[in-house]
Amino acid sequence: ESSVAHGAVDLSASDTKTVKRLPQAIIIGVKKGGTRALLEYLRLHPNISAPGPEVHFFDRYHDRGLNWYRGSKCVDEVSGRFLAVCGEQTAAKNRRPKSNAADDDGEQMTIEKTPCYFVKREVPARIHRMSSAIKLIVVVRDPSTRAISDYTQSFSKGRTKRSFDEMLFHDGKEKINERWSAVRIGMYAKHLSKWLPYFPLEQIHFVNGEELINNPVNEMQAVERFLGLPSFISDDHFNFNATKGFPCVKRRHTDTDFRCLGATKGRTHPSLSARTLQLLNQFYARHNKLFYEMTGRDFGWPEKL
Ligand SMILES: Nc1ncnc2c1ncn2[C@@H]1O[C@H](COP(=O)(O)OS(=O)(=O)O)[C@@H](OP(=O)(O)O)[C@H]1O
Repeated sequence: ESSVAHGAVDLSASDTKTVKRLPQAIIIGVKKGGTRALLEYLRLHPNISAPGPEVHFFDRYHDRGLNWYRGSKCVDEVSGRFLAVCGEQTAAKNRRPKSNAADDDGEQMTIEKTPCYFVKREVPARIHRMSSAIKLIVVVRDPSTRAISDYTQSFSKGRTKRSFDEMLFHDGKEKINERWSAVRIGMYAKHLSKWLPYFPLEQIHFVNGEELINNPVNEMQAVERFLGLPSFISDDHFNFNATKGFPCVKRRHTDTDFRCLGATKGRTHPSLSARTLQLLNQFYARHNKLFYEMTGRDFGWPEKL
């Protein structure tokens, strides 16, 4: 309670019988960065409780109020129907054994992920109004790859029939369409600048999306430290599946199989011309540089494929 800033909502307001709480951390982005993988990896942790579906409280359902958010139902991404309760502490406790961490007796942390929050102007102020002490997590990934991933999703959902190049360039010329959302979302510095008036950088943790694929344990240990969780996630939880091309996870050590994310994660990307990739990388170079300066971290994009 003492950490709740003046004017903010008390995140631990629920009494011991009430199991639903507002989140203490939110994965706010970025779309196609690897947010599902991060959430599923975090759910391995016995101290984490998180709704599976995206909640969209701070963009779509804000007018329903915090009680809806606290106790609320989650919304199915596809049908828009309400699903199971969000943030139920006991669910995670019952599902898994507690960790052996001595100094943290199974304190549950509720988190949610809604990747579009990062790029929505109205969201930082709204989250800040709920809690100025909340921890924010952003999975970032080479914005060129992210754009291709975003396009691949739109194409596979039938939202566009046009090619990547047709979407990317204006009038068949080599001028990049900055207003195309697949391009705009990757201008990380621009979006981050909307959050910094509300939250200090120390409260925002950036997960390296490439490393989350190549070295998930390292990335997850950094997330555990950021969230103040006892160390739990280890090599034993992961297995790189060569067919899928991504890490798959073992939920309990008694499980015999490693489970991979579904078919909508890890789609085959279209192959683009070297020229298109070069122009895309050139376009992002200054945005990336600015982002590295703002965060004090060089993510090394464009990623070496
Ligand atoms: N373990 C594992 N399995 C499958 N996919 C993985 C994994 N880890 C990271 N990724 C990458 O996550 C990309 C999808 O990102 P998001 O989950 O953030 O997408 S979404 O915004 O929620 O739609 C997804 O993008 P695509 O490859 O374009 O499908 C993956 O590259």
